[in-house]
Amino acid sequence: MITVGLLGCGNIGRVIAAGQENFKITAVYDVVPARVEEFAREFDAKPFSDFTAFLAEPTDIIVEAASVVAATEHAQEVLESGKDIVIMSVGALADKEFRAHLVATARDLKRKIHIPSGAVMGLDNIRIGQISSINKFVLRTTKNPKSLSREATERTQLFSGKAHDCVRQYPKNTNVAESLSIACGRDVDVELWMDPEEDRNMHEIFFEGEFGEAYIRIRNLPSPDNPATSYLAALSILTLLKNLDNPLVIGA
Ligand SMILES: NC(=O)C1=CN([C@@H]2O[C@H](COP(=O)(O)OP(=O)(O)OC[C@H]3O[C@@H](n4cnc5c(N)ncnc54)[C@H](OP(=O)(O)O)[C@@H]3O)[C@@H](O)[C@H]2O)C=CC1
Ligand SMILES: O=C([O-])CC(=O)C(=O)O
Repeated sequence: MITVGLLGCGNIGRVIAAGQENFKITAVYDVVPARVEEFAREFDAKPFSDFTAFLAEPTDIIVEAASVVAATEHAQEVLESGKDIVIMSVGALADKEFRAHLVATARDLKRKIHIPSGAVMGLDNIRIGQISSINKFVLRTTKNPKSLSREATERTQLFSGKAHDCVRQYPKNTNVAESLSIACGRDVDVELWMDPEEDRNMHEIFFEGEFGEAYIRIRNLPSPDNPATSYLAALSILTLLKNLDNPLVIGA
């Protein structure tokens, strides 16, 4: 049985906990002490309000499902403690120096940094961007204003530019932009729209290169507990955890 330390007892944390089978969340940590206690009681885990004590608890892997700030603050010490990490708040890796340092630490200590597919599809073969030429890569994300904690009466563009700037400005909504950038090996172009007529979290990917061209459109249902986060993102990390001990590895 794989033992998991969960950093972040929110929406995604709850979906993971409800789906435990071949892994067990044994330790939990969050900035909100009451949330940790309640979560620990409900899912039979040990609650922690101190991160150092949480990390010292024997677990095989730490799953970050909290925030870009949490991933930035804690990923390095998780690896240095000798544990693998799953990073959901991928926006933390938009800082290239930070990412390079993290990857170097993982390589030195023979540890893994897992990045779930999250709220998009296609990360597997988008990795061909690392070995063959790409002429165009655009992510167009459209969400209901509520998912962005805003109000609007008409379709409005909030951002146009590079992924690393977008996720810096919208860290709760555009982690996928950084995942796509890491997968294809370049800082992708991003458009972020809010649309009061759209009730889904929609991600459209336009990808052209030596291989040909692709258009992927994902129309995600928002999570009931957090409309900023697509339910697919929670299912994705749960699938990753269920496959950690599977010798059959599928995808590029
Ligand atoms: N990679 C991807 O494709 C996707 C990534 N995400 C990201 O996944 C993460 C989790 O999402 P979700 O579960 O919906 O978010 P929630 O806000 O529902 O849950 C996150 C929990 O972590 C807590 N938290 C925040 N910062 C810290 C910190 N520094 N230390 C400890 N606990 C902290 C939050 O507390 P509080 O409420 O006080 O902030 C909250 O309890 C988010 O960063 C989200 O943006 C989401 C969708 C797709
Ligand atoms: O869940 C989504 O649709 C995307 C998201 O919030 C993110 O990438 O941070």
